[in-house]
Amino acid sequence: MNNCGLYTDFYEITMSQAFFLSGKGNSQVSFDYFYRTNPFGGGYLIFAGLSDAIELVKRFNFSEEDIAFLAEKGIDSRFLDYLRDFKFQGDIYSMKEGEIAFPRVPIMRIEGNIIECQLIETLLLNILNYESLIATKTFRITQAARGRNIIDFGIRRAHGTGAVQASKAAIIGGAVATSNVYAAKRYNLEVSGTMAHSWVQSFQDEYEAFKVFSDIHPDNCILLVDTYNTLRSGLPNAIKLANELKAQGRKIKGIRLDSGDLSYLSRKARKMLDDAGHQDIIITASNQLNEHVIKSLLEQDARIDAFGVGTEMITGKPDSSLDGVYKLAECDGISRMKVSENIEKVTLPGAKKVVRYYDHDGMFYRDAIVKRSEKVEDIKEIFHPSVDYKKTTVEALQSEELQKHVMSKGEILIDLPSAKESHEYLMERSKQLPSEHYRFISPHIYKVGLSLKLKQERDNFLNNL
Ligand SMILES: Nc1ncnc2c1ncn2[C@@H]1O[C@H](COP(=O)(O)OP(=O)(O)OP(=O)(O)O)[C@@H](O)[C@H]1O
Ligand SMILES: O=P(O)(O)OC[C@H]1O[C@H](OP(=O)(O)OP(=O)(O)O)[C@H](O)[C@@H]1O
Ligand SMILES: O=C(O)c1cccnc1
Repeated sequence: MNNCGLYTDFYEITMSQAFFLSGKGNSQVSFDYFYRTNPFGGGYLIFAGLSDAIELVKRFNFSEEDIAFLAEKGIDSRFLDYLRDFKFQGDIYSMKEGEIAFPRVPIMRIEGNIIECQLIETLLLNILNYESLIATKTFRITQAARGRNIIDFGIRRAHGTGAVQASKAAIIGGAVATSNVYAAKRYNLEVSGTMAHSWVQSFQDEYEAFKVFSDIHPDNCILLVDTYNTLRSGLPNAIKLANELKAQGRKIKGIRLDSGDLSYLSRKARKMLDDAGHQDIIITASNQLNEHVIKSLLEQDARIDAFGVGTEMITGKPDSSLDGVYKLAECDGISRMKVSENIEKVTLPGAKKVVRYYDHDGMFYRDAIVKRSEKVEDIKEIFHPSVDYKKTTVEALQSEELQKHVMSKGEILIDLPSAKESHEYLMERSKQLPSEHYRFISPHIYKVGLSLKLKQERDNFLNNL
């Protein structure tokens, strides 16, 4: 997408036209991007999508064809003249890609005039919600795999070309390679591939299929052993070939199990390979895997070295979407709130920033949402968002502001991280999140507080409604 101005909801354009024609277009605003519910019943979110989103914001403009299309849809010619030269010239403050984030804590703050900030809403939500969901799912899968490699097999089951960003997000979350060649080239990711049943089926004889493949791919030969019968045919044929290759000083890299009881079959396969002197041949497995199946397999002492994961990881099953939202917090210096019957949906007023406090061991202790104008050193206590008497002293703790200035007046201020760099950052951060937050069942809830000033401002606002 070169000019991606049309990659938006139509209401962003109709609202922006109305801001422009009603003379509100120069209002200066602050928006927050945050989410409300941890996906997968987990205890956190892995934030991903920053690099892609920032690049697309830079390209958020309109070609003559786009302008003509909008003219056909009834957009006023005076606003079209404005859009012709449109370029986002605001500021963005964001958590780093790979950061571990929590519900209701603003991940990103977007500031500028109301038209430019409104126009990019849909684009940001589209990219950030999707990549964060898939990075989080992948990270959960890697946690279950306890250090064994996860390979992304998802492109065929992904939601259309969303697979491009999803495969990248999977690498941020911890997959070591992807089968998605397009994403691998575009984002410089490790690419990986074994063989399908069609290869084996295309030969009269399974052994012959294995042999021809190993001759053509001597360094990267992972044999799919379940086309006919894993233990009675696939494994014996793989071992026969491995024995012959060994005599020539060559070897196969591994086998892949793709059906049946993966725990039982992997243990049997390991024994057969080991007994034949092939301790170095790895066992990989696939077939509708997810974090729960992988956890269970390892609890059953499955002897699997690497997992290929497709459908469940690339679609973020069973959640399908992250509920990330983009909410106006301030307009022309005046704080704004969205009030709702549902307390979860009441937003916090005014331009804000986020402070993370660390305990004496350097572990995450609390996040605080504070007013943008506050000095962190002046904050002594933070307050529970809804229970008045609950507060915590943070005065003596190490702290860090999490939203970094990534875009100034439309110019990118940082080197956009690669997927690998964001993954490395995630690895560092994951050591600082106490282990109870990783539980799949009833994970510990990470505590988030408000500064006194922010809490008072919100309470005054609500009391004066
Ligand atoms: N030992 C195991 N413990 C828990 N889950 C397993 C175990 N072995 C396999 N699974 C999972 O059980 C499910 C089996 O699905 P299914 O019955 O469709 O597979 P299959 O019949 O073996 O293979 P296919 O239909 O592809 O030939 C998959 O999600 C697989 O990952
Ligand atoms: O199971 P997933 O996690 O989605 O991983 C991708 C699946 O894609 C391939 O199968 P294929 O497309 O040939 O289908 P099948 O094995 O389900 O018949 C591969 O053998 C995996 O089983
Ligand atoms: O490389 C593989 O084995 C692979 C890739 C995509 C889907 N299933 C398997």
